This record gives sequence, structure tokens and C-alpha cells, in this order.
Amino acid sequence: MNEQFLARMRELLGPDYDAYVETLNNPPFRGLRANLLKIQPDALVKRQFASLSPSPFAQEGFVLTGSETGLGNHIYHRQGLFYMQEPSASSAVTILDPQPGDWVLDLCAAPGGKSTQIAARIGQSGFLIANEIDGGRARVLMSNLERLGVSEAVITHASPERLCPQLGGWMDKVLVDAPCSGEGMFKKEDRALADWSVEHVRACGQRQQKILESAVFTLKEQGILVYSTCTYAPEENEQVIDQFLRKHPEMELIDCSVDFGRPGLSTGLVDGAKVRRIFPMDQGEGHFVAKLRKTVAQPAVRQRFFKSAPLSSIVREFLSDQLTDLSDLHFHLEQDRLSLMRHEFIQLENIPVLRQGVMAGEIVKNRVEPHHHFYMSALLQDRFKNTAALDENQLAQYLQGLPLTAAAPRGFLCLSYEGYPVGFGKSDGAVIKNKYPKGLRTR
Ligand SMILES: C[S@@+](CC[C@H](N)C(=O)[O-])C[C@H]1O[C@@H](n2cnc3c(N)ncnc32)[C@H](O)[C@@H]1O
Repeated sequence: MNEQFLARMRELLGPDYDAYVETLNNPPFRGLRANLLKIQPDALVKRQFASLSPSPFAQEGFVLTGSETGLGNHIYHRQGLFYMQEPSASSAVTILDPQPGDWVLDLCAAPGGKSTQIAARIGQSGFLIANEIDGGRARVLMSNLERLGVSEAVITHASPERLCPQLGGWMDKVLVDAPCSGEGMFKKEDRALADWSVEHVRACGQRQQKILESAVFTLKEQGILVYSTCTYAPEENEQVIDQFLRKHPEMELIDCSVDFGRPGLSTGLVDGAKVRRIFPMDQGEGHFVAKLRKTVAQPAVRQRFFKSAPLSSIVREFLSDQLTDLSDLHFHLEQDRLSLMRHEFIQLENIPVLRQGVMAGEIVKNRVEPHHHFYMSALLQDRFKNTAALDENQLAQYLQGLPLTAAAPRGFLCLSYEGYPVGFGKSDGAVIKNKYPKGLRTR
């Protein structure tokens, strides 16, 4: 372990330093979160697929108490029933407290641990803008939102400086889960430890200030901003909030109002009792969370929405063949790609959008070729007309990409296992052609 880092921790923790050093010999805390869009926590536990105990950091979270490995390949994971997440990482969204109907911006969103948690809390009446600056990570974010069946979201790939001016005054809640020096990730990520230096900590602090500067404009009056990191350095935590409050008297620091973790440091304008710190002695690898509220009016910038796309007879036929109800849906067509969701599609200027709503399918040569997201979406999961339930053997074949021999109605079918969709296939009446995405198949 880096000696300079340890010296700083000794200064930060005082009498708790020895307890911290002892935790360095323990394996990292592991956890998962039930995806409330698809399943309730008690129903997930009843499936007895892992040793779980309730997490102190989120009502839908669990700490993994056993040594199970490979849960990322478990069928319930593939079905989007849970998301693997270090327990303390769920604390920021608990403090953000998104409610059904909220508009929420997650400005640093990949790989999507917190975005998927927000999406489940706001449900299908709320709307999520999940932004990630890094292209490769943005694609991982997209695949996680797809797996968890999120529909009411737009996934953008832009810098905060470019995106935020277009969202002025629109947001009920904003999460800045900032890129940081990752001192709470040392056990999991060798790179975080290798990259660590005091200079890096300071550079992270400056970048974090800049991100907050962009984020604040997007909040409505009374809107809530949550700032979080997975590092312990005061330069990236309380000091960032102190600097921010000095520049933004319209923002007030409010109490996190949770009973997990411990208070932070009081410094400058920051009352340490209001912010939250989590150390490994508090049952999580490490997080810092601060909660702020905007106290002035913020006129909303004009927002444009796409008109719901008129549907061709081919598309209409496909949709009414597949779904029992379309009445509450908006549709959007872009380059023969059909998307749908309950919200109107937002029109952002010069912002790359990886996905908005559910990717329903692509129009190819006068027919619709459906997309995996269509069958994974929580919004549609109870609306499919043509379905087939797979048994364990069929499931194993399906995950390998093999065709299934089974009598089923002709055409596209939603395939489920133990009551939850896993993907789709195309039946000719006797054989179901496998449409499980190649990148997800088992070998
Ligand atoms: C701590 S991670 C986010 C984790 C995510 N919220 C989750 O729960 O899965 C921080 C993210 O910020 C992104 N990032 C890096 N530099 C950035 C910048 N200047 N502005 C915004 N985001 C940035 C990183 O690519 C990274 O994905």
C-alpha cells in the first residue's frame, strides 16, 4: 500500500485508523440490488440463488454473504432481475431519493449502477437522462439499461459542458457521481492504486468542480443535487462542496438524513454533520455523499420534443401482432430504427444519443426485425401476445444460441423462464429460431 496514502488516512481517521488498516486484509464487500422495475426484493430473495442479507444502504440492496462467483452469468442476472453493485455504492441514490414522476439527470452514469437504481425508483412516469462522456463506457451503460428493461430514458454521450446548457431548469434531481481517485476501489481495481498520487487527487478535485458548475444549471427551483465519490480524500469531497457553495449561494447544503455511514468533516461552508462518509468499517468499501438544494427560481430552457412518428402499415401490423396494448406509447423512427416509450422523445441539439426509449426493432426490406431490448423492457413485459415458457434444458440451448424444437405459434415469440422474459425467437410452428444476441451467448 502507498505510504503517502496511508499517512493521509491516519490524519483523516485519527483513532479509527487502526480499524481501517485491519479492513485492508479483508475481501471487498460485495452486493447486488433487486431491479424494482421487474421484481420486488423479497421475491428475489425467495429464489435462493445466493446468500443475501439486507444492505444498510438501500431498501432494494443486499450484501452477498457467501462466496458465490459467476453471478454475472446467472440467468436472473441475464433477465435483468438484479444488478451487481458494491453495497455502499447504492447509498447515493438512497440519499437522492428519486420519486415516481421525477426528471433525473445522471451526469456521470457509466456503467449504470446508479442509473439503473434511479430508473427503477422513478418508474415509468419519471424520465432519466443518463450521460456518459466516454464512448466505450457509454455502450456498457446502454447494455445495462437494456438488460434491466429501462424504457423511460435517454442515453447521451457528451461532456457536461455541452449537455447541461440544454437542460436548464428541467431537473427535479441531479446526480454527479464524479470521476475520482477511487481510494475506495483499491481492493477491486489495481489501476486506482497505481494511479494514486496527491497531484492526481488535486486534479480530480478540479475536474469535479467543473462538472458541478455545469450540473447546477439543470436544476429546477427546489431541485436536489447529490454529489458522490468513491474516494476518501477531503480535496475531492468536503473541499469540493465548500468551493461550490462559495460560488453558488443559491444552493444550500441539506442533511442526508440517513442512519448509515458517519458524518464528514466540517470545513469552510460545509457542516460535516450534513454530509455522509462510508468507510470499510461501516460495511461498504467507501463513499462520500453530499446533498444540496437549489433555493432560487430557474426558468426552464425551451425544450423540443419529436412528434410521435406516424406508423406505416408494416410497423402497425408488427406491433399489433406482438402487443396487447399500444395506447400509452410514443413512437420514434430514425434511419429505419423504431423506438418507443411512454414519454415524448426529447430532441437535443448536437448531442450524440445512443438510445432513447426502447429499441423496438429495425425496418428491413418491408418487415420489422425486432430487437432484444423490445423483449427485455419492463414496460412491455406483460403485453406480449405470443410467448413461450422455456424449461431448464431449453433455456441452456437458448443461451448457447441453438434452435429450439417446440410447438409454438408462428412468428416472433417472447421467450421466458420462471415467469420473466429472457429474449426472443422466431417460430415456424415446430422450430424456434434463436434470436438471443450473439454477444450474450454462452459457449
Ligand atoms: C464513478 S464513475 C460513475 C459510476 C456510475 N455512476 C455508476 O454508478 O455505475 C464516473 C464516470 O465519470 C466519467 N467521467 C470522466 N471524466 C468526466 C468528465 N470530465 N465529465 C463527466 N464525466 C466524466 C467516467 O468516464 C466515469 O464513467
